[in-house]
Amino acid sequence: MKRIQCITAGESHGPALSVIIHGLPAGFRLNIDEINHQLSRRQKGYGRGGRMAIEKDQVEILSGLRNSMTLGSPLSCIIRNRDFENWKKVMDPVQADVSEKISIPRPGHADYAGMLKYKTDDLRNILERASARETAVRTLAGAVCRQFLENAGISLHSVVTRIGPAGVDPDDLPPVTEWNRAENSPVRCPDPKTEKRMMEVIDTARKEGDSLGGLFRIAVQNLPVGLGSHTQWNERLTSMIAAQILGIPAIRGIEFGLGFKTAEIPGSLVHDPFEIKDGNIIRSTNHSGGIEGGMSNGCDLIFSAVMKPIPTLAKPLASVDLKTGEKTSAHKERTDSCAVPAASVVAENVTAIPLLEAFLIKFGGDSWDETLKHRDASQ
Ligand SMILES: Cc1cc2nc3c(=O)[nH]c(=O)nc-3n(C[C@H](O)[C@H](O)[C@H](O)COP(=O)(O)O)c2cc1C
Ligand SMILES: C=C(O[C@@H]1CC(C(=O)O)=C[C@@H](OP(=O)(O)O)[C@H]1O)C(=O)O
Repeated sequence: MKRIQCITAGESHGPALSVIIHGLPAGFRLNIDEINHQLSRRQKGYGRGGRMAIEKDQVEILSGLRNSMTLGSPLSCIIRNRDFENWKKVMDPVQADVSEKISIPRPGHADYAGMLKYKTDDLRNILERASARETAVRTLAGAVCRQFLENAGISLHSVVTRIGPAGVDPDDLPPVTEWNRAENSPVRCPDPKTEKRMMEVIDTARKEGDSLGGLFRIAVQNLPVGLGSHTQWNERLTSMIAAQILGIPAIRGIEFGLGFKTAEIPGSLVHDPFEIKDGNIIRSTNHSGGIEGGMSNGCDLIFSAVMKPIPTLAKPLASVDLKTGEKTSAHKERTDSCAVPAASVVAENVTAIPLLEAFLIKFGGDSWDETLKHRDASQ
């Protein structure tokens, strides 16, 4: 069974981030500008800190591509960290100055557990890789997989539905076909009133040295029926997608369709009845979010995820210096106050990785033409 393997590497302030994607079909023309467009969407968003003004993420492809066509061999790519120039002294992979150690863990970050687990007295050794900077190359991998899906007529969309106390009820969201309104919104919210409120609550949090999390919603349209499988737990489309989404730092939960609300409502109001219209079987509702039994069922794939507030606080929480054992305030570096809009773009793109994988598992093929022929033959 063909699977897509995707492995990333890179420290946040090291020379570069890298990703290897293996399992892509041969003979597909990749659009490099389109990859860079997705990388630039991820860098935007109200509430980000100073780092995004330094970086201008651009993909460099090292292998797996010839004259823009995929070869079927591993696609390896890098994104250089412009900020490395400012951190070379402490982050050079061969000759860094490691004399100044950081020993005060930030509650909510990887610092404390990472230091104990990897037996280091310098939490820079943990925070550099725990940083969500990694999501730049995972977005890159998603942007590559997404191009195959779009070529097959499948489209991916995202909107932010809540930031801290400011939220829009999912029932009040415009239809997915109108979600592109959110592209012009600094918080990626399609509702102007909620957008204004979201920006206000981010401003307040920032002023108070605090941070905010929130919710975003992803929609995928035009998926063929039968991606994923009920026959094995890790082939369920739900589990394949959840693994990618929960792999985004600070994401604490995912719900498909009506999600956690289904706990409160009887089955008669949860499940989507079948109907016949003009000879076709249709659903009048899509509470399942487009997946039943771990398989896409022909409705839009809809899910939401929750992001916790950013752990590094300008007004730091209480912590303990692990070197001296004394009470103090958590380590503080430049930080975002809210990154929910960025996380929604990451999620939108990385969703393409398991979806392309499920597409290739179902239709097979070593070249993209062959995959599409198999798809057409199965319809
Ligand atoms: C796009 C994005 C940007 C983030 N920016 C920051 C940041 O500036 N400061 C910070 O402390 N955490 C930031 N985070 C969250 C941390 O990376 C994350 O909370 C940390 O790695 C601990 O992992 P966990 O929250 O999954 O437990 C960001 C997350 C995402 C997705
Ligand atoms: C670099 C990115 O996000 C970073 C994620 C992050 C963290 O701790 O997760 C901390 C911040 O890094 P820095 O200390 O360099 O400002 C964010 O800017 C990015 O999204 O590309």
